[in-house]
Amino acid sequence: MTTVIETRGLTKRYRGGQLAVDRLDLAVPAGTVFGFLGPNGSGKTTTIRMLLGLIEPTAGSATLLGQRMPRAARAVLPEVGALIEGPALYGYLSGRDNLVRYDSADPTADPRTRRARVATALDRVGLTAAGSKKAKAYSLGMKQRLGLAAALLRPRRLLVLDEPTNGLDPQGMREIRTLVRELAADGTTVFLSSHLLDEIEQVCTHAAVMAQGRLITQGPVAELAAGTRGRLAVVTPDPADAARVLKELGLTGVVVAEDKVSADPPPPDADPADLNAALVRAGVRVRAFGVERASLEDAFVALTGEGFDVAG
Ligand SMILES: Nc1ncnc2c1ncn2[C@@H]1O[C@H](COP(=O)(O)OP(=O)(O)OP(=O)(O)O)[C@@H](O)[C@H]1O
Repeated sequence: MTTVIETRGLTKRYRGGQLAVDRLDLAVPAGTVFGFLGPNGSGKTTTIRMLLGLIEPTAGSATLLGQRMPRAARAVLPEVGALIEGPALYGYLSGRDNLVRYDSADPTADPRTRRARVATALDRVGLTAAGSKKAKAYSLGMKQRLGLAAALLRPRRLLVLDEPTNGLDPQGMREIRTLVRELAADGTTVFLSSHLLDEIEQVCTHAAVMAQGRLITQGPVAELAAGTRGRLAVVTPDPADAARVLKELGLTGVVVAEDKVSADPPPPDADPADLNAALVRAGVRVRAFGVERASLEDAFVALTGEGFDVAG
């Protein structure tokens, strides 16, 4: 399997002294939708800037499509579509004319086929009907889609998207996610950063998890959570009693939601059968009892010992 992004010991310390990325070893296999997950401030944008050759690493190396960055930027970047920190658009131009501008800025783009390329890109992101509208009249979601269209004006082997759904409403988020899946189905490798765990679980085949500039884990999404115990869940007509007993048994994070009581994963030495027996002994009527499948969030908490929403 070839890797389209590879970093070794990649490190960035900003001038003020902030260590934003700390000895990162990342390997993104070709053909994946690769989620780059981490709370705000964990170093995702800094990493992406180094990958694209926009800033120099303090130490370590980054290769993109097999070539060293930033040295190979001129050769490699034409094959990489990027959307970082919202697209730069001319508000007074229509969406279509914004794309014409982008296309004209590409010296390798044939002007004779420009109109057709722009039309195809607009169509790809579902903006054909809104193509003549001024960009300043676009919603945030439409602006993101126009940015994606710009990244798709020529065939790309890799798309790098920094928080593509940030600030979008649920409908806008769904549209971008659907688009990402379609692009991946066409064979483009997509590397997308996000601070949303469920987004990564929904669209990504693989993920790397960052916290405070360091890589916590990476691999297929299905495997990341596999080594982690899930939450304990009890369905009962006596939820208040069940919650009390679970707390007395030393379980943490006890949450009651109607007839379901859940708790943080029990410690490895606690046999779920004993917990169930203790509930029944205390007179709690148990309808269902089990350990749920671990989510990526459970894995993150287990790996870092922290909640996911920590700021770096
Ligand atoms: N230009 C800069 N100069 C100094 N420090 C910076 C600079 N850019 C980012 N940082 C710091 O580096 C750390 C990592 O920031 P970065 O933007 O890479 O994280 P992130 O994971 O992309 O977060 P977010 O999702 O909030 O963008 C943060 O502590 C941030 O304050």
